[in-house]
This record gives sequence, C-alpha cells and structure tokens, in this order.
Amino acid sequence: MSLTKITFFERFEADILSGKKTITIRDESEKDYALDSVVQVSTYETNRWFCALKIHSVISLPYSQLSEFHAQQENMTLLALKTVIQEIYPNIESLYVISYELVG
Ligand SMILES: CC(=O)Nc1ccn([C@@H]2O[C@H](CO)[C@@H](O)[C@H]2O)c(=O)n1
Repeated sequence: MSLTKITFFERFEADILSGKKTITIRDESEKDYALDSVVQVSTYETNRWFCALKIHSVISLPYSQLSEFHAQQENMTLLALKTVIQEIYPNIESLYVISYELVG
C-alpha cells in the first residue's frame, strides 16, 4: 500500500505553504508515495494538519549526490541541507527526493 500522509517539522510549514520549499528528502521508509496522489500533511510535533500535497516524483538520491539544485528547492544552503539531513538520517546513503505541489 502507498503512503497517504506525511509529516514535516513545524519549522518548515511556512516555506511549504508559500511554495518556497518544493521537495523533501526522506529515507527508505518514506519512499512509497504513488505518483499524482494527494497526501495529507501535518506537523511532526503535534500532528496538526496544515495542507495537502500532490506527489510529482520520488527519485533515488544517494547522500553523496546532494547538490545546490536540491538545496534551492529546499530553500536553504547546501551546507544547511546536509546538516539537517545528517541530524535526521545520520550516516544513511540511500535517500529519496520527493517533489510535490501544494494543492490545498
Ligand atoms: C518530521 C518527519 O517525520 N520527518 C521529516 C524529515 C525531513 N524533513 C525535512 O525534509 C527535508 C529533507 O530531509 C528537510 O527540509 C527536512 O527538514 C521534515 O520536515 N520532516
């Protein structure tokens, strides 16, 4: 079964709602989103719903291939993105870029 929900840290909510953050990078456990499906989005901290996203693509990305292009789509510097990913997924090489569009 595909996943139908996703959570984000609250600190990214504003960037997602303003369209500045158009991807998220997850590990193996969160790659099973069906293309073109609409997923409900809530905060990790309190599980408060805040929007719905339509999944455009899920693409395998080894950590070593993270680039400025990904950082731009995250609305952060590459160094900041690498730091965040090391905090959430320490020493994990197999990552997935999930791109999405805000739909509600
Ligand atoms: C709450 C939860 O379950 N997991 C995650 C995992 C990742 N992220 C963000 O996606 C980008 C790349 O990882 C960065 O912007 C991360 O901070 C997030 O917000 N929440």
